[in-house]
Amino acid sequence: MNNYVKAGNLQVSKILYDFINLEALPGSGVDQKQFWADLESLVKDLTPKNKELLAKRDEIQDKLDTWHRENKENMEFAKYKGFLKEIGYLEEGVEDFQITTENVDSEIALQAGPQLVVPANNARYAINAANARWGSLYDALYGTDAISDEGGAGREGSYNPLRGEKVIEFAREFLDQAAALKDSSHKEAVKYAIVDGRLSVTLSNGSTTGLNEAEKLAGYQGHPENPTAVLLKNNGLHFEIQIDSNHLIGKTDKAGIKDILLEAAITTIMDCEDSVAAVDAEDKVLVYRNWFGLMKGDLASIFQKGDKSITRTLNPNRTYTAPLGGEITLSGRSLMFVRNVGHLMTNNAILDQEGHEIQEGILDCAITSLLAKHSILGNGRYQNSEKGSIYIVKPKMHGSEEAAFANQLFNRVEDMLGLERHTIKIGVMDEERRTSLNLKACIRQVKDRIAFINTGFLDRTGDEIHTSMEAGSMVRKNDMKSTSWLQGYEKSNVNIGLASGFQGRAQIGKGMWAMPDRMEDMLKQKIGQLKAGANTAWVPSPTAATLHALHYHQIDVTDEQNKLIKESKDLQDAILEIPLAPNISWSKEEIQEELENNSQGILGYVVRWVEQGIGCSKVPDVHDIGLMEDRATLRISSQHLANWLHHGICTKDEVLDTLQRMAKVVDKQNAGDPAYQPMSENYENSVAFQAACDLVFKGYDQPNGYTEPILHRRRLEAKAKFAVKQ
Ligand SMILES: CC(=O)SCCNC(=O)CCNC(=O)[C@H](O)C(C)(C)COP(=O)(O)OP(=O)(O)OC[C@H]1O[C@@H](n2cnc3c(N)ncnc32)[C@H](O)[C@@H]1OP(=O)(O)O
Ligand SMILES: O=CC(=O)O
Ligand SMILES: [Mg+2]
Repeated sequence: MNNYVKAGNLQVSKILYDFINLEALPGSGVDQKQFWADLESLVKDLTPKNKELLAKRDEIQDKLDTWHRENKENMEFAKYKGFLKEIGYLEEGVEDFQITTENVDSEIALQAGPQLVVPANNARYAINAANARWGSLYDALYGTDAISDEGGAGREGSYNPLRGEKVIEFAREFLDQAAALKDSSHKEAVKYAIVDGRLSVTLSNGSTTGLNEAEKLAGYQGHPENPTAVLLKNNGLHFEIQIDSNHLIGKTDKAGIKDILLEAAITTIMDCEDSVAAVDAEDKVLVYRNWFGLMKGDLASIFQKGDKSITRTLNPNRTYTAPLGGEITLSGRSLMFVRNVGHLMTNNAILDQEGHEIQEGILDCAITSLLAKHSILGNGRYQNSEKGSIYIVKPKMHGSEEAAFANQLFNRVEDMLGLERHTIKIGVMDEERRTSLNLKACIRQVKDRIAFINTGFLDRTGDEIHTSMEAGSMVRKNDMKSTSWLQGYEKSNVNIGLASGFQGRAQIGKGMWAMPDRMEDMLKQKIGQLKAGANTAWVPSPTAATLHALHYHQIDVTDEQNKLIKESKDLQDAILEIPLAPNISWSKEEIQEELENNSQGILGYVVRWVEQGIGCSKVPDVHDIGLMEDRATLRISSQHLANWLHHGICTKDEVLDTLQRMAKVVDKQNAGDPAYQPMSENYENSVAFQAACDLVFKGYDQPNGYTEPILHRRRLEAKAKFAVKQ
């Protein structure tokens, strides 16, 4: 239970109050009394507008539902579009403009590369993510299906030399691609040295050669004649050939190479939103304290791995000798964004004058910015942004009025924290239909502080289903990928970003690879996001970041973007195409498969969220492929089931029966977890099972199909139940 303290007219949970007063404010240059007074004014001034924006979302949804009910039988596209304009869903056109964001770090403005996302409440993972700026290519290849098991090259056992050979071959091919040698191949290299500021490579036939493009040599470590590391740079990304002929792997390699270290997660999003379960002050303080540690550079995590106790801290910078002498330093850590929650939720960490929970998005912005200010002031071991900026990702905004509101919030927070205007940069998630359709207008509202747009296609798919719930039955979940709206949306996002001058100033990002164990497939497919013009794209793990980095060596995204600038066209009509199943001809088996797949994903995710407070999980689907599940994927699955129920594709009994059977499957999958409470022992009594039922059976009524209200309520219930049991 929260224990509240008065701060002016606010009631602040004691745990948060103490954290702010004793840890966050000291050294920030912000006076304690003033801070609480300013926070109270911020809440008082901005809450009415926030609520009004939420009410507008509901009004629009009601109008859409009514329109579809009335026009379902003969839907005319021109009439539909006219109606959307009339209700302000499609906003007025916007004159061309260019974004003017200043002080954007080169990792965002100039370097194309992977973007890692990590739940901010998990210190062990969050530190790992920050350190994933650099990743071992050998480990990423050896440890995943990126290298096939064929020919006796399996992963079992301690070290399989056959697999090792395959890894080395792959890595040599990478070197040939990213730093080609004149008239030869790295496969022939037996020695690397630095001679007169250039790379000199001795080949197996005794001759020497150098790089095709000498300027790709960026530095080295060790003695120039016998370097321990050779630093190269291609398409703006660094990588290191690490040499040690005494090392277990190095001694099997004719040039003594023990690894290739890749610059990988150039940027990382520390997520306070869809991958975390934070429902009260205790949870929020954990999230905030980790972010604070990351900003000051002193976050540490001590944990047991196998029989080893590990203390994980942030990596230092990397130093090298420049080719012609002198020292160069590269950051050892990813540049960090923090994802705040959207405009929807409230949190009981602080209550306002009337005793109402305050808007969580307002709280997040004020606190995460205050904590990041310490990094700007140089209060810690490392500085996150060389340019003195704070990077906040704002999710789930609907249309330009909501973007304007975020801008107003950021202005106010800058003022209360004594930060210069536009210190706080914004990353706008393009993940709601009303934002995709009015993206240019949204960007214009934040044009002086925008640092990224990103197609969050998972939430966006959930919103697609919910928005047009009354229009009819949606295609199967896996068929969404090939729908017109999704392709139009992805292209339009890039077009609008490029037309608004994002090149050289801000990221145009693309969405998550949600199959963390399918690295072979990722290597084949995720390159498509670069070809589509994205200079960053989301990955779920450091290993995926390392492998995805290979794509940026193969493709110069600026060239791709330059081609796209010329082809740009208006895709609004494609985005408006509703993904309705053209004719309902699914077999009973197909329907059942869809129900089972959705139910398994929902239950596998929700049970850990509600009962263990884990906001992101790898959950096996019906084909036993581990899928990254977060609140956005939950939104899709629950809305999809709600849509099929609403249109009679399945009955409530069928869905309930499926949920119950899948609960048994999920219980089995979790049997090894001592903290796990089986759902199937008593469905009525299982808070997680009931939460899953609510998400589906009350899915139609959830605001924009969001899962947060039900998850928060049920998590609070489970916490209370657990506390009583104890
Ligand atoms: C739609 C959206 O909003 S997407 C954005 C939200 N999604 C995310 O943030 C996804 C982040 N990813 C994750 O949380 C995890 O990778 C999961 C839940 C998908 C899988 O986690 P697990 O089942 O624990 O993965 P697995 O066992 O394969 O790997 C664990 C190891 O990888 C590391 N790891 C996994 N994911 C991450 C990550 N995102 N960042 C840093 N390290 C990570 C862990 O630190 C751990 O290594 P350690 O033992 O040395 O600490
Ligand atoms: O936040 C990302 C998404 O796909 O949703
Ligand atoms: Mg999202």
